[in-house]
Amino acid sequence: MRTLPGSGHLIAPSILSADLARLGEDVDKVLDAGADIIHFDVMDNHYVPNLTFGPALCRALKDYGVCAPLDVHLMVEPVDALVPQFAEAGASCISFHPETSRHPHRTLQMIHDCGCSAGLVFNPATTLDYLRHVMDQVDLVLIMSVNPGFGGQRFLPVALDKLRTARAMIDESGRHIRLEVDGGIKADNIRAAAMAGADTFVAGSAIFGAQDYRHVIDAMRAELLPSRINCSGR
Ligand SMILES: O=C(CO)[C@@H](O)[C@H](O)COP(=O)(O)O
Repeated sequence: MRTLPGSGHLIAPSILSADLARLGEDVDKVLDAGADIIHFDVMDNHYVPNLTFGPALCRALKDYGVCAPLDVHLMVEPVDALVPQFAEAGASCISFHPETSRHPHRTLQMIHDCGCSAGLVFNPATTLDYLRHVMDQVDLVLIMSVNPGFGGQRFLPVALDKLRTARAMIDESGRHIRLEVDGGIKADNIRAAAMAGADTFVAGSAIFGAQDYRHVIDAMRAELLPSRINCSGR
């Protein structure tokens, strides 16, 4: 099965804010600057009010030579038909919002059957109750710290409580499940997200909007040093 790196903090630049006219080069550049995985936002102008990328672009990045894991975040409804297409196109992890599937358990199973890791995504107003019923099927939990649809929005502090709750649920399950946060993440709030339990950090505008990607990623990693994070229970 294709997986995300197993341990440590992961920085996941979102290509939503990349230079789309030179995407392959920009992805190489951000990986050279120290990014761990690439976050790939798929929007359908139906579930969210924006339209982005399909499986062909995912395949194009792989064909271009991108070896880093592709972390595909589906913001589409209905979701099932796209799962095999993104798996075929080279996705490592495929995440979706539970309310976009009639049968989230079946969709998670389908993602695994396609050879990918599976993630479940929670909007600021989506209950984590879904998670209780599919904990054994999930490899990643993604907490949205903005409403999905656009890059460059402000981090919603309400996400911190949700991260703490999700972290407690994951720890209680005893399974290795990544806890990702996405939306408005910058060097000045990444530590708060980590202290609330996140271990995987999506950042679009903060990284791709900077002149020097390495400088931003290094600044984020400096905030994630164990000496800076004092989170009981982690
Ligand atoms: O999924 C989304 C938005 O829906 C995110 O992945 C954004 O692309 C993150 O961008 P920034 O908030 O970091 O600019």
